[in-house]
Amino acid sequence: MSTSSRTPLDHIRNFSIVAHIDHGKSTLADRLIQTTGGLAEREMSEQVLDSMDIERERGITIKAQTVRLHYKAHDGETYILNLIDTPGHVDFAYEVSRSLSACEGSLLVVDASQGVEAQTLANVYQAIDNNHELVTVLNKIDLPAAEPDRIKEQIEEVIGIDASEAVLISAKTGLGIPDVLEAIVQKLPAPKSELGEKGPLKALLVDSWYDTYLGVMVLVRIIDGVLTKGMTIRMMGTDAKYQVERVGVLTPKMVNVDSLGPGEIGFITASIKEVADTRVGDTITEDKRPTAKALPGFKPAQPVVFCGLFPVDAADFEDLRAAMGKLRLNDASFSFEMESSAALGFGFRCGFLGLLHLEIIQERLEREFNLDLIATAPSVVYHLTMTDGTTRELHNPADMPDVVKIDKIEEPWIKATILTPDDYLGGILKLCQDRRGIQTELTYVGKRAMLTYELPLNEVVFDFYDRLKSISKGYASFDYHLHGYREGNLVKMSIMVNGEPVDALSMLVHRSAAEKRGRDMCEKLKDLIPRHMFKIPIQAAIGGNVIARETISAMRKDVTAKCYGGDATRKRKLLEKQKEGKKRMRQFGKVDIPQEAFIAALKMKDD
Ligand SMILES: Nc1nc2c(ncn2[C@@H]2O[C@H](COP(=O)(O)OP(=O)(O)OP(=O)(O)O)[C@@H](O)[C@H]2O)c(=O)[nH]1
Repeated sequence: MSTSSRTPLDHIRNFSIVAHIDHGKSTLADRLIQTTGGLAEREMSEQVLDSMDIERERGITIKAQTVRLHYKAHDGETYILNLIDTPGHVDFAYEVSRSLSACEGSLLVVDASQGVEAQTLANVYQAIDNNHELVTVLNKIDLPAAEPDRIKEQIEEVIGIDASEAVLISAKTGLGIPDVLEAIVQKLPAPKSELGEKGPLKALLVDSWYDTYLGVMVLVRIIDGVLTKGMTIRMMGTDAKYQVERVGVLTPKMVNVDSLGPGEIGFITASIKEVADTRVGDTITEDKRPTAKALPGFKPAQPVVFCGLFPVDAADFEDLRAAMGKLRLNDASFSFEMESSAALGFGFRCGFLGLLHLEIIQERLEREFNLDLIATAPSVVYHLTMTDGTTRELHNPADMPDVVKIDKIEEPWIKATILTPDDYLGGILKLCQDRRGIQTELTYVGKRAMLTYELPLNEVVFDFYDRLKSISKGYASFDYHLHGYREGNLVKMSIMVNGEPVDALSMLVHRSAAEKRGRDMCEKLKDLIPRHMFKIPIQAAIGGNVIARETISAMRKDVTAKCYGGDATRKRKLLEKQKEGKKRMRQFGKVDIPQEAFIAALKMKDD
């Protein structure tokens, strides 16, 4: 495709799709690609979808959803529609906001049988913050449970936007898709460029990913000027220079072009070694004729949650390192560094953008790389002010300095939005209250309650989300964003098994909750750790003070033969291990603790 005659700005529309999970964003995107591709070149559509399937198998669908579509509108003109995909989850809020700032409008997709959910709200407000015009789309109207009129009212009431002209569609059957395309052209604004093609290059780094064949690919949105092949560019945030090797667009197949001009979205490659060298939100300019001012709002992604990941089998350490390196190739926001733990041996301290991010990485390591892992309690990043006035960040409770040297500890707080059917409100209020939450709002959306709470992230990282889902039988939806740091009365609680501290179980807790948490933990460990040939005391302590204690009594001789894990029968244990494969056990001093004990011990009780 040639770009020698540049598409005028008023024939371009850049948009994203905002929706709650499962409301049909991917299905709609596929339909838009299929409909427009199919119209232009019939036989190409199959290939397009095929190439996407391969990408899907490789697990890079996210990137493939950023596409350039050609659409012939009712006015007879052909428009370029650039669909920019946004990550669907709150953990990636900053990436979402950058993607949104690369476009002028959004399709707000709401499931016509479900209505507005917590993520709908969070995402739509972000779009509004980015000055987006919105086209409201009610999806799944093929479902008997669809109530488009009621949902329209709900959207007007809850979000406060006009939904009278909402487009009714079924992404599944294809119904209404042409109306969506027409609405994009009619209702969403064209991009603007102050300095136009002649200005110095100013482009937004929207996203980057690693392609096996092409290396690091960078998705850009041109604001001013022209980005051409062979040009030497500069990343203003990192001050790194690169020569552009390839310029292209995704249709969703990669198509090379000579250049990209104002308002356009495309990708470049430039011998960039790692995704980590590219920062989402950075400004790209031409090295020899730079733009006067970088785009506002650039900030590198900051890990919010940390946890230690250790191989169950110490021999897997190098494999774990290699696997993490591979994942990081495509995910610059995941960080890891080597850590050694007295109890768990060698492993890595890892940083994540949030809980879901942590779960995704952990699951991928276990599933795709076939690793057995022990994860320590997730910890948030605390800000410590020392008595000498210096400040430092604490990522690992095990590294907590001596309390007499600490002046104050600050912890991150979040602002959470929860939408729930009325029936479960009581249970959810109690959950939030138990987790030190401060209620800021309670309103009704039809029969559903909308709650906003301020909560310490420390209380959410354990199993808040699981608890919320179980209390509401899966009906409540939840969304959050970071809301700053506040001082807290926090103490480090250590757990000792048979007199040995188990560093992987130490945690910072609020003083008011310490005793209960300590007691729960000891009780749980008592049930989870198998009996040994001797008595095992389990203690929770703050500093030198034991705040809770349980004892596992010694096992009686006659049952030894049936029991797993007695230390007197090492040889047999080894044989068993070989026979049954890797048992997830860890030895602490003389005591074996099964891995399930770690996970289970970290889940809290709320009753
Ligand atoms: N009946 C019906 N089902 C639909 C329609 N659109 C999507 N679905 C189904 O709804 C489910 C979720 O659709 P997706 O497109 O994966 O939703 P999404 O919002 O992209 O979800 P994530 O990718 O998980 O964020 C899938 O099982 C789809 O087949 C529709 O118009 N009608």
